[in-house]
Amino acid sequence: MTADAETIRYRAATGDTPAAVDLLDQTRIPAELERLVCESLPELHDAIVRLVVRGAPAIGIAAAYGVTLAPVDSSASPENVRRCYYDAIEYLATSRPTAVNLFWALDRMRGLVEASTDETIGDLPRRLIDEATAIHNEDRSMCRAMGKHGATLLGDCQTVLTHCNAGGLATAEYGTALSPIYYLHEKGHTLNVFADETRPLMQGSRLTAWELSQAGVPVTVCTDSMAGSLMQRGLIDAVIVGSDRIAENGDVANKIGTYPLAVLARYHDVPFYVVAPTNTFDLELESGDLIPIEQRSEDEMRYTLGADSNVHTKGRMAVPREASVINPAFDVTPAELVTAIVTEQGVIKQPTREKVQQHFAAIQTPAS
Ligand SMILES: CSC[C@H]1O[C@H](OP(=O)(O)O)[C@H](O)[C@@H]1O
Repeated sequence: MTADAETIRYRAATGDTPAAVDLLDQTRIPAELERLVCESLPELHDAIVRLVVRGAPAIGIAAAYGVTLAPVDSSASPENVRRCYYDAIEYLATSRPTAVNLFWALDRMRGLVEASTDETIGDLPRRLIDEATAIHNEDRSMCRAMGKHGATLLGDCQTVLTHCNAGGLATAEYGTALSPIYYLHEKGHTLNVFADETRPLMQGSRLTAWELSQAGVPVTVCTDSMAGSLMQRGLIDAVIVGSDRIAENGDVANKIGTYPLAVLARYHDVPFYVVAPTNTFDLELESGDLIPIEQRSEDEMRYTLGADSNVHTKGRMAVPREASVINPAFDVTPAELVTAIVTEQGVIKQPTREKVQQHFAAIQTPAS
C-alpha cells in the first residue's frame, strides 16, 4: 500500500505545528483518496464515530495516538497533567462500543499515566507517543503472523468469500481476514475473492474491493443476499472474516451479516474462519451475548450513498419516512458455527472456552 494510502500516520509536534493523527479517510474510498489530519481530540473522536478510521485494530491504534493529543498544560501540576490524560482516555472510550481493541489500547495508555511519578511526569508525553507507536508496529507484525497461520487453512481453496473489510484499511497494514489472502498471493497462490457489499455502509464493495484490486487480487462484489446461492452452487471454498470482539467461549462479534453467513456455511459444509489478533479477545466476557452491539444512525439505512460514494453524503431516500428502521452495526456468531479462529499465535480449531483458555495459557508460558 503506498504511503498516501497508509491507514494511520502520526505527525509529531514540531515548532508551531501541533501533533496530529493523520488518517486515510475511508468514508471517501473508492471515489477519492484523501487524508484527514486530526489535531484535536474532538476531531479524532468524530473520525472514529464516522468511520473515517475503522476496523477494530485500526480504531485501537488511532485512539492510542489520540491520547497524545490531550490538551495538556505543561505548566500544570503533575496531578492535573494526569487528569488531562485520563479525561482524554475516557472521552475516546465513548466513540464506539463494540471493538474491544479500542479499550485494550486505551488501557495500555492509561497504564503509562498511572505509572508516572511527579519526578517522571515530564517524560510522559514522549512515553505515550512511544507506546502508541509500539501498538502500531505490533499490529503490523501480528497481521503478518495471522497471514502465515491463516494460509495453512486455505491451501486447498480457490475461491473464498469475505464480509465487510478486515484488510489493511482495518489495521496497521495487511489486515486480519485478508492477510492470509495477501500472504498466499505473494507466494503465487492467488485466490478468487467474493466480497459482500456489506450494507448499509458498504465496507465490502467500497473498501475490500478497492484494496484487493490495488493488490492485484481478483475480487467480485456480490450483494449480502447472494452468499447463500453462491454456496449452494458450490462456488465458495471457505468464508473468512474478521472480528471486533471475541468472548471467552469463542463467540464472535463482527459486522452485521456475519452470523447468517456462518449459518449458511454450516448448512453447506463450507469452512467458516475468523481471523483476529489476541487483543480482540475479551476474556472477561463469558459469552457473546454480553458483547455490546453498536446501534448506528437511522440515516445510514434511510438513504443510499451519495454520488461521491461518501457514506455521509445522503443519496436517494431508500425508506419511506413512515417506516421504522433498525441499524445494529454488529451481530454475534456462536463459537459452535466457527470452524477455526486464527490469531497471531496460531489456530484455534472448533473453538470452545477450554481451547481459548489453552491458547492464551500457551502464550503466557512459551514453549521451553
Ligand atoms: C480487522 S477488524 C475489521 C472489522 O471491523 C469492521 O467493523 P467497522 O467497519 O464498523 O469498524 C467489521 O466488523 C470488520 O470485520
